Amino acid sequence: MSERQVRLSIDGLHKGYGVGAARKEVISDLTFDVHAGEFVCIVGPSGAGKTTLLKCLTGLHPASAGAVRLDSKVVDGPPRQMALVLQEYTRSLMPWLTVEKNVRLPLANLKLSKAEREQRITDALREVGLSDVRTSYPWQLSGGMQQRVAIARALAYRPEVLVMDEPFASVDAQTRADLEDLMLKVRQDFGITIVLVTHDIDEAVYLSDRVVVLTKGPCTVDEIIPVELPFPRDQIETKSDPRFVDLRARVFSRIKASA
Ligand SMILES: Nc1ncnc2c1ncn2[C@@H]1O[C@H](COP(=O)(O)OP(=O)(O)OP(=O)(O)O)[C@@H](O)[C@H]1O
Repeated sequence: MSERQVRLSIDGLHKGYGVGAARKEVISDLTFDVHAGEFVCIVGPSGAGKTTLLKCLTGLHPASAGAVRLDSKVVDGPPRQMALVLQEYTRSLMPWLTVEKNVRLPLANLKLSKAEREQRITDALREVGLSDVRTSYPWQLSGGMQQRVAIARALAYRPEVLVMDEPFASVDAQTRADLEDLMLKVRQDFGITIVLVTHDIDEAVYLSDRVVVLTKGPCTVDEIIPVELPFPRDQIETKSDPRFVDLRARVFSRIKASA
């Protein structure tokens, strides 16, 4: 993994909503880099501006000042090389389409042969462990399985950067742990860069190469904490490692201090 190559750079980013007296600054002079193949989790106090930051990263919202760059190119609209997975899978999947048709949907925008398109769908569904439910509808699946469909759809697009906003907040604890392990496997298998926003400090430390802690709004970077825990990680072993416990306490105290 070429860890030092910068894939995504957030440089002096400012973002506000509204105009005049009603204007509200949400992000203030925020700067950090994400390296190619890195897994970065973003945490911060509630309402800090995390979702707003992801919208700027993915080109859904323009920056008020500063810039987001993907491979040195300014992001001024949703880049082809990025995919986004949201918390609310029930709203992002099309209930009237089967699993495979949901995964196929974004591929319509790419110039692919039929064989390549079908191969991508097969590979993505295999990666997330859903090969045997291709012809099911999302509403026939559990919440965790539906989120796997959303992840497969993003993977079939073959993004360089996968951006995830609270992706596991709506599932039970065991499913959440399984999905966390799935994301570590996806990063290893595909070598993609992953930026994930979470409220769950254990999740942030468990998944990350580095945790970016934001201050309360208008947010900026409070601290970037490297997570030097070995891979492969394990839900029981890693989370009982004294270094994990120290890191969790450090992240928690930073969020508490700035809330
Ligand atoms: N489209 C919008 N127009 C105006 N204000 C907005 C808009 N989107 C978000 N905000 C405001 O920006 C601030 C930050 O919101 P944002 O959702 O980015 O924070 P967050 O850290 O993701 O929140 P949470 O921790 O609750 O998920 C909030 O005060 C919110 O009300």
